[in-house]
Amino acid sequence: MTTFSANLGFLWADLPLPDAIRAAKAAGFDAVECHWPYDTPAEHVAAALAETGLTMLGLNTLRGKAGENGLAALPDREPEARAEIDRAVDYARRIGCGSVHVMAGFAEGDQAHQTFLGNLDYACRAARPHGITILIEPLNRYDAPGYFLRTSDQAASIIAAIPHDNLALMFDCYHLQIMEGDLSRRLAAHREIIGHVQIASVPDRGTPDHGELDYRHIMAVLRDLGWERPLGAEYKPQQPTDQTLGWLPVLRSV
Ligand SMILES: O=C(O)C(=O)[C@@H](O)CO
Ligand SMILES: [Mg+2]
Repeated sequence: MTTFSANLGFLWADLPLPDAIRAAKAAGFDAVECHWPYDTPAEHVAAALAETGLTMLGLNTLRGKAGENGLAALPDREPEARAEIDRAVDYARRIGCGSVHVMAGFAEGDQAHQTFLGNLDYACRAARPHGITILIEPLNRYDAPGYFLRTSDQAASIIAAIPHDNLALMFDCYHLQIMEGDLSRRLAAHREIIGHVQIASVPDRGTPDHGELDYRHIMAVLRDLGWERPLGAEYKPQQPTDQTLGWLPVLRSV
């Protein structure tokens, strides 16, 4: 049976994070993940996770100044990028969270590529003692124009260049359908380096039961590939989240 993680960056985003965790539990999710939890003391999050029995699967590094979308590929910003990596790994460690998405930022060119490699090497070393995986995620050109990481092949070549086994691809079906399509073959081609899968409808980033992607098919592909971890529901609810969950029992029963 496919299981699902509620992305609390979008779902129940109006609630304090501990209450969002409780809401996800009450709605029947199997796990949670978030974007930027740092305004909430880690012990409050850890307590809500312990109370509900849910695991926080992932969180992001902070994006930087207003208008920025991560720092890790920005030349000459290594001290800040690495401080954010340290902050994220420490927070993840304190709440028992297994992965940290290191956000690349708006950049291009070889210097950005080299900077990203250096910062990812640093992140993998910082995360390893805590059993934490570092994730990198291609984002689509419409939501994040100018973002350094755009395709699954680019992510794969970066992962291949880093000599650590705790670096993986966040395969967000929403972004990669927009950028590349051909998702069944993309999932198979990159199966070995995928660390997490996220879902939402395309193109409107709504509930995963409509739009140009049929997630019943994607779920069958993932099952055939031996994928058994929760899929991250990272969609933007157009109504209060509790009123948008009709898709959950439907996809769960597939
Ligand atoms: O936008 C997404 O997709 C994410 O997963 C975020 O964590 C990064 O913006
Ligand atoms: Mg995503």
